[in-house]
Amino acid sequence: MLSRYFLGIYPRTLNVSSYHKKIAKRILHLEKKISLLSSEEIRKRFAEMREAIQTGQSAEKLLSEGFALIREAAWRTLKMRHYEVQILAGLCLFEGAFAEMATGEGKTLTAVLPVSMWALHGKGVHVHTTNSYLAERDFELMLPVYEFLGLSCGLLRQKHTSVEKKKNYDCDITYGVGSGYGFDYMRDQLAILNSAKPKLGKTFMASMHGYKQRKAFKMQRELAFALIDEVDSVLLDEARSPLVISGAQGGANPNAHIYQLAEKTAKGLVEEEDFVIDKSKKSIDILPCAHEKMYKVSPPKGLVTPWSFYIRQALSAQYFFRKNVHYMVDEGKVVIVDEYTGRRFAERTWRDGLHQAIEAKEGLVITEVSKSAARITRQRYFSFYEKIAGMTGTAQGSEREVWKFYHSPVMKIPPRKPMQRTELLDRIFGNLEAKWQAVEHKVCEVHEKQQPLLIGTRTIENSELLALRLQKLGLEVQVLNAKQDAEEAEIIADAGQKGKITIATNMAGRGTDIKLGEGVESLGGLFVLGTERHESQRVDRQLIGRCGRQGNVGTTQFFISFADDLIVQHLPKLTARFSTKGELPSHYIKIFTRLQHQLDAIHFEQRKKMFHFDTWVEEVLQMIGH
Ligand SMILES: Nc1ncnc2c1ncn2[C@@H]1O[C@H](COP(=O)(O)OP(=O)(O)OP(=O)(O)O)[C@@H](O)[C@H]1O
Repeated sequence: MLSRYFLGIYPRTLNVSSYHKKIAKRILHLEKKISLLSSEEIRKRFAEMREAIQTGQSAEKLLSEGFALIREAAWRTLKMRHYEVQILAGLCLFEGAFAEMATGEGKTLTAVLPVSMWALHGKGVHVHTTNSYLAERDFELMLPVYEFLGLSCGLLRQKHTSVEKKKNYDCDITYGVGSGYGFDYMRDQLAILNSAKPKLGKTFMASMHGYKQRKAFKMQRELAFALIDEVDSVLLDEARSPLVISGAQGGANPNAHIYQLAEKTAKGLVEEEDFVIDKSKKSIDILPCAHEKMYKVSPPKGLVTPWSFYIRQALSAQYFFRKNVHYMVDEGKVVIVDEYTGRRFAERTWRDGLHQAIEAKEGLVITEVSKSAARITRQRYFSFYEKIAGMTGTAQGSEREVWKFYHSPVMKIPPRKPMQRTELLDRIFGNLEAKWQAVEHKVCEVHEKQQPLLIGTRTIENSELLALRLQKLGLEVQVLNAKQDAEEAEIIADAGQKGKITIATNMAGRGTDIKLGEGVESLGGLFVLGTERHESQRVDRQLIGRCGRQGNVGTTQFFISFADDLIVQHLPKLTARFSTKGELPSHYIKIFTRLQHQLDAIHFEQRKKMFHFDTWVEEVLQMIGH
């Protein structure tokens, strides 16, 4: 099977093999025998397996029995027994494949199978999730199974000290946010580097002696196994930017006045007359005729960075970065909002003075520019693991990339029950007002029969705008965006109840399990209404995947317009052309899908370049002996 890959032939997605099906049947068959064992006997047998694997027996040989024991443990603790398709997915994951399981098929429970089996090696297993809400939820849900089997399991929290983190890393299994593992890896590397620094005032030999005795404090052990949930988000969407650790930062910036002056000067410049902008490339060209206006203000003397650079950043802050879209202001600070997940990017800042330019635009205290102390791409970080596997509902179209960077095949896992979701054709409008009016109309129509609605918006701004419009119509709505992240669990728990209207940014995308309330199934299940298409089709599919889970009924429909950000940014001519039009025929959707494909290809190129650059830097450092 894999030889096809080596020959350079990339099949779209592989189906599970008859070999996998045979083992799955054997595991199902073992249920009868294992259900007769007492809990103590199960634990004992699992401990014997641990001993056997750690003394050299191959885990593959114990796979069927191991999976059957884990399955029984899940049943006794959670009253959930892995279905056959979940066992198949577990087998693929155990081998290090990427499993594509439709949204709602139960990836959280499936993960327990390969994770527990890997944990028997005693080297530590890292479970990567896309955000802290899911890390905590999955950890709490699955902890009883691990405890039942005698495995230790820890959760990494952002506020943990390095000692607390180490304790969790020393567990058999560790749950945490994907990027957190990469940051901790870099922190460990910095600690090793710092401990190797000769101390001032000592002779070189004396300080090296000190170094030998002073072993660096490392949080992580050797990287062994990683299971990545929502693998396409981590390895594809987020992988476009490297993980960067900033040096000491946080104080007030002594050069604040420069950013404030640049902001004021930039405001005096006129688009097309003094500068031209390219929204799709996010670039700004300052024209020579702007020179006089730029220097009229007499910029501060002795600047290391050219004055025009500050002006360009101030213009970028004004034209490309919008409050409640790209960032929000919280307690006097600019907080970046992740466009893929709709969540806060805590502790992260934009580089090269852009963050300060945005602070100046918002009239906030200007913070110090952070200097990067360490940097790594996700692709490189994952290459340090002995084995990685991943799960997602939306890997389609990325098989080639997954193979290129991670040498893992994508395996398609069939759904347990036939899909019962109805996906209605998109409704397309020329301008925003026409779109919002149609959305209001549809919401009223669906709400009238008490069917619960989940309305997806791309930005915080739009979630608030729509909430206001619906409230004016006398409808009660609940909003979930980065501003309400503390109440997330309650909002989601409520969203599937009769008559509920929930407006959410991408936060209610990946991983969110909306349980249907009583009587909702007969009303048609959850109605998911999208109000914009995202740059990546995979993000759209994640929103769609909030309904029609586990064979439930559900309906989805998108209401989009030529004035949506996606088109304004990349095809602005079309925005102008259709601005006076109301509803358009549905075949116009081709324009949107073609654009999404093109953007996917561009993003792939960006990731490839970044990966090659990273590899090149590493090679140079090795050559010069670092
Ligand atoms: N074997 C099982 N028995 C009973 N219920 C199950 C089983 N597996 C999963 N479920 C239920 O199915 C629902 C969906 O599970 P889960 O949220 O893990 O799906 P998912 O595949 O991760 O979805 P998404 O792709 O949206 O992240 C949950 O309510 C879960 O409790």
